Amino acid sequence: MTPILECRALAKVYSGRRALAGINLTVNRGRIVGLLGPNGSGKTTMIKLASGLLTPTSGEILIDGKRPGVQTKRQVSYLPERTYLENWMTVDEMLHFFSDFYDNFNLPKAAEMLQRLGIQPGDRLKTMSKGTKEKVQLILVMSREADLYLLDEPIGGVDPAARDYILHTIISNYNENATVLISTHLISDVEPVLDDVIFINQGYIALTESVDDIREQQGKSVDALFREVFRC
Ligand SMILES: Nc1ncnc2c1ncn2[C@@H]1O[C@H](COP(=O)(O)OP(=O)(O)OP(=O)(O)O)[C@@H](O)[C@H]1O
Repeated sequence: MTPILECRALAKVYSGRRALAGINLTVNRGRIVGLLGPNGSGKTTMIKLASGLLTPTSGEILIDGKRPGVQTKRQVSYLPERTYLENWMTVDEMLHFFSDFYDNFNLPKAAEMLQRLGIQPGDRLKTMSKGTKEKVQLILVMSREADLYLLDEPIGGVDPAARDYILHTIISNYNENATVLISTHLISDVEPVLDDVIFINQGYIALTESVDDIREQQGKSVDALFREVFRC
């Protein structure tokens, strides 16, 4: 089966600064994958390339065997690092915006998850706390029936008690053939839901491994391994 995401000698250079240095990578279907690396290692760049917001300087990135474009936009659901939703919008308006924009948006599922978190249809984005805004956006993005979810720092502002709920209920509550790629610095929080990890450093892939193999073969948590590999 064609992998959901593949990078072949993928490089990205921003006006002389190399962000990705010709990486080769395969991400399979049905996995929750942590994209982990220090600041400036190339995580956001890779996610933007996969979502089609950026184009490679050389090499290629393929979604289900295709270059990012009109066809793959339907298959990919992307949560950017910074919001693109308008502050004046209410929850109800955002739900209808997504529903109009994406034919694979599951409105009843999104409405139910929002209700369970006590977020009301009339609440406006601008009156919400940072963590609540993140919850709303994550629910919207995860409520599309996509093949690949790209989540760039999805829970940085969410309090620790809500993080577990979000990880287990929202992120794990998706179509089991879909893949979720999560970029985060909150490694110990996300570790329980991850199947695989990709360590990235200065534009190079430092490691790709399943979480089970790291635990069994190295006898460590992903968080401990990350601290060891990237110690300053
Ligand atoms: N628009 C840009 N113009 C120039 N350089 C950029 C641009 N965006 C990113 N970079 C550089 O590319 C490199 C990779 O950045 P990127 O944002 O992909 O890293 P990251 O791993 O997501 O970092 P963080 O964990 O801090 O969010 C960094 O050196 C960064 O300074």
